Amino acid sequence: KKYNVAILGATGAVGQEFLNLIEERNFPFAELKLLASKRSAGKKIQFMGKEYTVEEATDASFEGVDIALFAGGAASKTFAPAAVKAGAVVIDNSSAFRMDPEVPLVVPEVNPEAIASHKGIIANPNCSTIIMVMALKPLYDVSKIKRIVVSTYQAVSGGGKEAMAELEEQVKAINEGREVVANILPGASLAKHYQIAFNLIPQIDVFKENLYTKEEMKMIDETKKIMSDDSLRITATTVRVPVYRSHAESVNVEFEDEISVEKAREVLAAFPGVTLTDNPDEQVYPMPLETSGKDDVEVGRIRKDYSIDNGLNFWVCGDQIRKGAALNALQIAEYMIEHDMF
Ligand SMILES: O=C(O)C/C=C/c1cccc(C(=O)O)c1C(=O)O
Repeated sequence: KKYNVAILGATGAVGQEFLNLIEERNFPFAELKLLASKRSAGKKIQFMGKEYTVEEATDASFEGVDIALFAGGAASKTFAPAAVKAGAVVIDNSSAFRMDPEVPLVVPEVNPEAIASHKGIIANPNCSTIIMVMALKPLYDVSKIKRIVVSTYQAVSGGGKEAMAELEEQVKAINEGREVVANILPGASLAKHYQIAFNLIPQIDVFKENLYTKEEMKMIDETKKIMSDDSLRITATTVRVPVYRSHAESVNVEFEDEISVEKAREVLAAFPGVTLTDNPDEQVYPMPLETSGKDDVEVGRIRKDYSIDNGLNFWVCGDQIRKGAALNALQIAEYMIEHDMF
């Protein structure tokens, strides 16, 4: 069976990755509609030997669509109701519906059982959350997690194509002795912008009343929902780093019972979508340059946290645009096809 697919936000980094993955994974599509804002409408995209014209998204765009892949951003809230009304299943990469109790928040390797309760919309978690829970799930299945402390090192790709271009331009300007300009990071709509080249910016998205950023609160709130455990104690610090495409995260976990490093390595290596990259004797550990463009998240630097009972530290890297966004969303659609849920 083939499915009529629409991609909303087809011209951005995540939209482009949807197209790469649909081709690479031979996703069974019949019709393909590329939708974007008025600004991008009319753009021609060559895909699998055919030329597609990007259309401006309207409520009517979703007639006859079976699967609507939303790349993210504000358009999701605008068009999700019309897409659902038209009978499409919306897999949304934005945060618009993630915490809605009626909307499953899904990483297919972690909580696929949540998909069945959807009422037309399935939410794709925040990229940093996806990458972290891919490592947490196999460990949680061995011993219940009590507390998580995570610090992230997030690629500029999370800020979109413009942020990637800004890093590239800043490095060139520095090498050529020109003025360094910052207009995008830590966020285009924020009042102040800072150089990211050779720098670290401890702000991703806006600050909330509790002095955490929205990105940090997403990791905290979304992880509890995905793991179905509101008793989880989590704190997060999310930082923008001068890396192009992969996020990296330092994770400290306190379990109810002790898990040995050997046991942790065993269950992580066996978990689908995770590659164990952990051999200190050979200086082997995950690095963003290595995980970019790959499907799996990579876990390493696994070691006991001797400062608490039943603690482990580990390091996880994953491609933010791939498993952090487009791949996870497409895998949700693939799971639904495999389990005849359309
Ligand atoms: O900046 C990053 O590394 C991740 C950014 C995610 C993001 C950026 C803009 C809007 C959203 C949003 O949909 O809220 C999101 C998200 O949480 O997926």
